[in-house]
Amino acid sequence: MWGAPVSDRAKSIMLLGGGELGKEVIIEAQRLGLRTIVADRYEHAPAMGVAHEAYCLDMLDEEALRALIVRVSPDLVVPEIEAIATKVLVELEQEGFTVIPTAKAALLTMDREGIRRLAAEELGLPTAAYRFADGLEELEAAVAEIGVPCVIKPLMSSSGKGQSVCRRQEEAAGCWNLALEGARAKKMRVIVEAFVPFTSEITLLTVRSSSGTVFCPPIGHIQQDGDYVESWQPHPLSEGQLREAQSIALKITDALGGYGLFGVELFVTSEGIVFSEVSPRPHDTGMVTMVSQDLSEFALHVRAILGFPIPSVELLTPGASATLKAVREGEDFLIGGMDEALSLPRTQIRVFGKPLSKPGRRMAVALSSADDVETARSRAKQAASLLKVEWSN
Ligand SMILES: Nc1ncnc2c1ncn2[C@@H]1O[C@H](COP(=O)(O)OP(=O)(O)OP(=O)(O)O)[C@@H](O)[C@H]1O
Ligand SMILES: NCC(=O)N[C@@H]1O[C@H](COP(=O)([O-])[O-])[C@@H](O)[C@H]1O
Ligand SMILES: [Mg+2]
Repeated sequence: MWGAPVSDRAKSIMLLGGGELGKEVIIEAQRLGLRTIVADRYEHAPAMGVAHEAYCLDMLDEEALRALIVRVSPDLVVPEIEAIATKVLVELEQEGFTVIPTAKAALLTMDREGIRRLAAEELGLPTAAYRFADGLEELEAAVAEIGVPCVIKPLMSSSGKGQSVCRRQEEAAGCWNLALEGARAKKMRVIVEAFVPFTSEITLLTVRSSSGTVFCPPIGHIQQDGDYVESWQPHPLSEGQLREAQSIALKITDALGGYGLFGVELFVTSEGIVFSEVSPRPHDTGMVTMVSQDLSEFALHVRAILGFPIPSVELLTPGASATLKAVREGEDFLIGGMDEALSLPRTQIRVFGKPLSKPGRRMAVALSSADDVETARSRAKQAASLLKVEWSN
């Protein structure tokens, strides 16, 4: 039970991070009459445009983050990105704040080391072989131990930033420099992972709610340079593969705890399912659920974190998503090609409304459905290819 969004009896959620995923979370929260607050590192972040209140701050600044959360005092603190001063969230949780799904989940998934050690060393889940390195010398030793090809990633980064594949021992120095450029944190430590020869990769959206855990049908996806470009649902798996995937997802999400939706990233290999990582929040590849499911991943997240039951999730139709990325930096761009893209059947577009384009930055997504996944994929890809970030000069 709660009152009007601006009343004293309102229920409020505060998102830490206000990108394209947060924007949809806010819209779903608005639909249930919540008071919505967004914080992010820059002004006019997508979710800010649809929220009641917005704040701009460096979310890695412990003091600033603590002061803001205490001042706003929301009913639910909902991390939307990894790069947050999670130590503050742990303290605030102890002081009585509710952090979604839990402060521990935010802390462990903030850097790749926390979640990897939990998954591989505590839970015994299958993962790629890995090492950590704090400098170039350690990195070279780690690459020699793991062997090539291997994947090198800053501990704190997302959407593939700073990530590279090292194919020869001599490439290690170049990979270190790339990681330095892409890392969001000042402290630099990387993970070196053996390259997993997967046949496909999936996201298993897993929802923990007051009525238990439910799984969405698997989402298949394709990544380029560590960032997703295309996703589709359902992705076909054998009964055995699905059981294995769900068992891994259940173990990791039970260990993180709390209510909410998780994106469990898994590699499908000829030897079995391999755990990659998990987001304790909606996942970029899950944007497809806006057209394919009765409840999108955003609706599911909001419903779960409010403590409501989720007895089932229904796939209404096969669906697909494909992204539009910018190639240039600047504010003076136009998103074009919408007429053409929207001429395709069963196709929608979400333009995120980011105020600044940057090379590789995701600016919009095309969503299509069809009677089969292949048709949905080709429609979404075609729609995305018709969209353009245009410049007048
Ligand atoms: N060990 C690996 N072997 C093979 N491919 C890998 C490996 N690690 C990462 N990749 C590829 O790079 C992609 C991105 O990796 P990862 O999910 O770890 O990065 P990320 O920056 O956290 O991305 P996001 O934030 O989008 O989830 C994976 O989806 C996969 O395609
Ligand atoms: N893979 C994680 C992911 O997709 N996160 C989404 O991207 C935003 C950051 O985008 P930006 O870097 O363009 O500001 C985040 O706020 C979140 O919505
Ligand atoms: Mg990932």
